[in-house]
Amino acid sequence: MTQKTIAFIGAGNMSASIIAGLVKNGYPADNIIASNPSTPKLDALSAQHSIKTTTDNNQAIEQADVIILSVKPQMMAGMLGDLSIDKSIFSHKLFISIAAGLPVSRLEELLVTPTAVVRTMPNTPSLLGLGMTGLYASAAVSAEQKQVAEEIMQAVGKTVWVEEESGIDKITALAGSAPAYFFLFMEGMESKAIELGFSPEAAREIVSQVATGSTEMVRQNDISIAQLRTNVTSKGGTTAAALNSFNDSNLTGITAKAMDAAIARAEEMAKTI
Ligand SMILES: NC(=O)C1=CN([C@@H]2O[C@H](COP(=O)(O)OP(=O)(O)OC[C@H]3O[C@@H](n4cnc5c(N)ncnc54)[C@H](O)[C@@H]3O)[C@@H](O)[C@H]2O)C=CC1
Ligand SMILES: O=C(O)[C@@H]1CCC=N1
Repeated sequence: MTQKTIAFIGAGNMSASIIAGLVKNGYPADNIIASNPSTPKLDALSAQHSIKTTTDNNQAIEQADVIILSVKPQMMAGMLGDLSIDKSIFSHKLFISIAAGLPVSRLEELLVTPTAVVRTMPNTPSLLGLGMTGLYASAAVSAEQKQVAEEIMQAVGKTVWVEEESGIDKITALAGSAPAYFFLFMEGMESKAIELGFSPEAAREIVSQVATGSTEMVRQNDISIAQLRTNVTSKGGTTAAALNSFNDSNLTGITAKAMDAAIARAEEMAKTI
């Protein structure tokens, strides 16, 4: 794998997840630098992973071959506008954006110099090496740069390239935002378990074990997810009663509607940032 120096601009949740995944996968900590305006997050990253840190984005970008733009989408224009380094050096570097809803064309405009930009959409399970990242490269990105971006994201999980940039918004709904859907469902089960009299610890443990077991059954079998569900569901039994209740509330429709809302929000953000 590439041993390029990677700078994370913005040391928040998603950067912390990718950094942890990279270091866990053996990426040299000396080749990772994180930049953030305040120090507590930097101190935690440096203590946990022995990476380099700075509060100066210019310094981080100057040192790096690959720059991962990890600030909130609404902060990107301000952050890039505040840079005081000579932007002509950007043409020798690879920029990877993880920002939701921010089109490559807007990033290119903000970077001023013609620059290779790969737009990606990772998710927080990257922390455990279980990430799922969508990638999109504009025409300006070389095959070698595509490989570098892919290798970095593959160090923290699985990757999928999308041909059209709109595919990134779809991956956002399907993977970037999706851990939160599962957490919401698990939270619902956890609170019901507590209401039923289980201790908070037991409720968490049970929900976690059921989720892990169910996920592993999907991963370790070629059986369709629908068939796995059917295998649990005895005719006239308890599961059927629960699933009928979900179906009465149109859970499948609710899920599709929620994913459409995520895509619509990404498209809306693209118009305003
Ligand atoms: N959290 C998630 O699950 C995912 C987030 N993303 C994207 O990742 C990006 C970051 O999101 P999070 O990590 O969740 O946000 P966050 O708020 O945890 O992290 C953003 C960090 O940027 C820092 N920051 C603000 N202004 C800055 C500046 N001028 N220079 C350098 N750093 C600055 C903040 O202090 C903060 O530490 C967003 O663009 C989001 O769309 C993408 C996929 C998943
Ligand atoms: O909620 C968001 O906008 C970001 C993008 C995907 C996950 N978090």
